[in-house]
Formats: sequence, structure tokens, C-alpha cells
Amino acid sequence: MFVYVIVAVVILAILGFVLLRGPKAPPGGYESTRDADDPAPGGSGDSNDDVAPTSTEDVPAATTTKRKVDRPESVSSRMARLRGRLSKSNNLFGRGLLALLSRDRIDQDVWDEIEETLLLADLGSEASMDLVEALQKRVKVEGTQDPVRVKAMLREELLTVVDPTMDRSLAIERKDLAPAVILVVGVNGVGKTTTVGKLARVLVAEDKDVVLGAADTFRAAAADQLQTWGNRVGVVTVRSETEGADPASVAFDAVKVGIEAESDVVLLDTAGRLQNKAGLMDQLGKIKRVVSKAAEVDEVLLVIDATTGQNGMVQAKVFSQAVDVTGIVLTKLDGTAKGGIVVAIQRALGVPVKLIGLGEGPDDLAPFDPEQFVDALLD
Ligand SMILES: Nc1nc2c(ncn2[C@@H]2O[C@H](COP(=O)(O)OP(=O)(O)OP(=O)(O)O)[C@@H](O)[C@H]2O)c(=O)[nH]1
Repeated sequence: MFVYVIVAVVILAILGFVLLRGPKAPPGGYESTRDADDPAPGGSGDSNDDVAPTSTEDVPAATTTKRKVDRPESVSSRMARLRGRLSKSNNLFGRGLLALLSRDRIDQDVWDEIEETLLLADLGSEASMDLVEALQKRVKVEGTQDPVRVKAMLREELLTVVDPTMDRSLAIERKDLAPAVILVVGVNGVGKTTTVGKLARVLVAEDKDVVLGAADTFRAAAADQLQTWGNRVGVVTVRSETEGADPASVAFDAVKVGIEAESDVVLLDTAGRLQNKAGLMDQLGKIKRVVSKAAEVDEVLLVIDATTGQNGMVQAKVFSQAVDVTGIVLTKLDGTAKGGIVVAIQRALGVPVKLIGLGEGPDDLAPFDPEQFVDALLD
């Protein structure tokens, strides 16, 4: 009898210990998210072990969460759905142009109206003038009023100003045994966190292993919002529990976790900042510098709200001076007929629009494709 009591006490003690201990990171670090077909591990982050962020005191305790929940929409179905949405919001502009061009007589007044329509769509004055001049020349040379021919010419000229030659691919491949690192920046409320969340879903749908870094440390709610996106597709979110923690340190931690877990991509969300706050703009440079001690930053995506018009242009210029922007994400294109901003920003910065946001839904993010964009305008 006494033996049974002893055994029962020992079992209860062990159970109690295990339950009270709760889930902890494994001794070897964070759980690897690599697939069987991923390159063999080895040495990736080891050479960086001696590299610490600017101050070791300001490294916050990173917490991580990983849960499998959602299955993101497949790439083909997402693209088909978003194509429809793009034409719904933007083809008013295209149809306006076609209506003008199919008038019986295209005189100077008509050309002026065409230019005005292009300006109203935020194409910018230089691109609007170039496009009108090119069309004017072609209509004159060909002497045609055939609507099918005129539409074809307009399509070609629009495509030229949107510039199909720019490289719009995203750096999402591991290199030198480190994950691709994507830093997402922009002013307040443009859709940075939403974009990081949506992009994580796109990458998960493409079988990439992703880590999210909540380098927006101004508001705890921002990190919560990011973590919610991460949880939905089962990716790790690295964050700090301390409000106002150094965002560079959180970003560094996230990249370290990505290196240890041998992830493909680390997506870093940053706090919204006004372009006229010099200190905050400098902070972006610091985040990039500190992260670079662990792994190269492959992309700096500047998120711009398409509905903000010329103000978006000002932001784009200042951000690109503070940190080398490699691509633009144009959000809220679903809510505006001012898609011409694509052209204006690309011209001003020489940086391609790589992604477009077409709604608040989790799968409302698409790669920017010039041909599809122009077709959506004219259909
Ligand atoms: N219609 C539409 N809404 C969008 C799109 N992208 C983001 N939003 C909405 O824009 C609002 C702001 O998005 P957030 O992702 O919180 O913006 P943020 O830039 O991270 O904001 P801060 O962290 O405050 O700077 C949210 O209500 C989003 O749902 C889009 O493509 N279309």
C-alpha cells in the first residue's frame, strides 16, 4: 500500500512540474521551419555570433508564437479575383480616355482633355505630356479614327509610360545561408502592417518559411496586430514586450531568429513616421545598419497609399533619401481611380512598383504587372 502511495506522489509531482513549466523554446533555439527539400543547414548565422546590436542592453526579450491555422488563397485564384477588382476601380479613367479618342474629330481641345484626364489620374505632368505627344504623333501619322486601332495605340503608349522593362521581382530567396530580409517602411496608416501580413500569406502559399519582426515598438497594439497576421498562417513573430523598445534591436533579433530557424524570408514591419521628422527618418537608417550586422537587407519596400496623390510623391522622395528604397507597394488602389500614381512615383524615384494592395482582405495583395494593369484600365 505504502509503495502505491509513493508511486502516486511521484507521478503527481512529475505531472505538476511539466504543466507548470509551460511551453519553452527548445534548448537548441527556435524550432526550425525548414522543409526536407531545403538546403542543408550549416554555419549560416554562426559567423555572426560575435556581432551584437549597437548596445546589448537594448536587446529586448523576444517572444515568439507559431501556430498553423489558415491556408492562404492559391496564387491563381487570388490573381484572377484581384484583376477584376483592379479594372472595377480604375477603368473609369481608361474608358474616359477611350471616349475622348473615339470622337469624330480629335482637335486640340480633345488632346487637352486627354491630358487633363491623365493629370487627374495622378500620372504626373511629365508622363502625361509624353503620352499625349506620342499618341498625337501616331494618330497623325496613321490618320486613323478606327476605335480598335486607337485603343491599341493607347494601350501601347500607356504601357510605355508604366515601363514593363523594370525588374519587379522580390528578393525572397535565401542567400549565403541567410534568409532574405525585407524591411517595410512608410508614413502612418498607409498599410505597412497589413502589407507585411498579406505578404507573409503570399510567401507561405509559395512554401516559403517566414519570420515576422515587429520593429514597430511605439504601440503594443501594432505588434499584436502583426502577431495576429503571423498566427493566422502559422509563422513566427518576433516582438518586444517593452513598449518603446529599440526597433533596431527587435529587427536584429528577428533576423537572428530567421538565421537560426534557417528561414527563407524575414519580414520587418516598422512604425509609421512622417517624412518631416528627421530623427525618425534617421532611425530607419539605424535599423538597416544594425540588421546588416546579422544579414544583408535585400529589399526596402516603401508603402504608399494610392489615394494620397501628390503627397505620396513627397513621401517617396524623402524616404528614398533616408534609406535605399528598392520597391514600392501601392496600397488602397481599390479605393481610387488615380492609378496613374504608379507612373509618377516610378519616374520620380526610378524605383519600380512591385506590389499593389487592392482591399482590406487578407489575400488582397498582388504583384504589380504592367500589362495586366494597363489592360484593366482599358477593359
Ligand atoms: N481598401 C484598402 N485598405 C487597406 C489596404 N491596405 C491596408 N488597408 C487598410 O489601411 C488601414 C491601415 O493599415 P495598417 O496596416 O494598420 O497601416 P500601418 O501603415 O501599419 O499603420 P501605422 O502602424 O499606424 O503606421 C487598415 O484599416 C487596413 O485594413 C488596401 O490595399 N486597400
